[in-house]
Amino acid sequence: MFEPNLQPEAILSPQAPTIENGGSPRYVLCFFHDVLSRLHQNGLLRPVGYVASEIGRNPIYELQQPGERVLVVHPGVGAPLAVGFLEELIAAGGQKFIVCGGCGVIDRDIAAGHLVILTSAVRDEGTSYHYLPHSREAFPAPAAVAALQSVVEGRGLDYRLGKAWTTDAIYRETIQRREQRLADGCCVVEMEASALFAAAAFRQVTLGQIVYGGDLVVPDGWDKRAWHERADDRELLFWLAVEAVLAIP
Ligand SMILES: O=P(O)(O)O[C@H]1O[C@H](CO)[C@@H](O)[C@H]1O
Ligand SMILES: O=c1cc[nH]c(=O)[nH]1
Repeated sequence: MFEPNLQPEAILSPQAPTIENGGSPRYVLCFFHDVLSRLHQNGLLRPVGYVASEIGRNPIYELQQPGERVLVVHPGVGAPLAVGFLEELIAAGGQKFIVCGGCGVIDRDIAAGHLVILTSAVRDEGTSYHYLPHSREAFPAPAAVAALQSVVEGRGLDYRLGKAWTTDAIYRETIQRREQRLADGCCVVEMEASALFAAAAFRQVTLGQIVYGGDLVVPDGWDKRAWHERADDRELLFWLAVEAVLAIP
């Protein structure tokens, strides 16, 4: 990493997207485009705005359920894009965020579909260093972790607390690097958590993340474990995230 980049004010500030009836403090950032499309088709998600990048628009959906308003967005893959969108949603009034996604599994004990509530993430990406001083790990908000735990436990679901290895380079998950991250205490690998944690801490908003065990990343080879096809796990995670974001005080 280069020198720290910690001056509070930047030259370019995030602009709030236009959202029908204004923004909301509560957001679910859901990485599962298939779940979002299905819920949209079923009328459970209604588009009320969008965030945009050069790869197109990501709708901001309003969840169609009674009670406090929850907005739902696909945050884009990879730390820079996900943090850019997070910044814009914070600019639009977002204060409480639950992220749900998938991950690779580096600890063989985690079965496909197993739930992991993240309690920290190793910063093997570049984005977080523009938000927090250099350190090995970034942390979610304790209130978000507690909300996730109470929702998952309330449903009687099996889960574990765990540390993620956040990487920028999905095709550079080497045997050596995996060993290092296991020694760091990581059990899963994904591409956004430490950056989202760092940006949320910098902006003083509450953010936590739940993932489910996907493909197996082990020295004897990669096992896809059909991780993108686990429709039930993916939709379950979405609804857990909705409940949890509403449970954050
Ligand atoms: O299912 P999601 O959360 O996207 O998880 C993982 O999958 C993507 C890589 O294919 C990255 O976004 C990584 O974090
Ligand atoms: O970052 C990721 C996500 C899924 N699977 C991986 O191996 N790495």
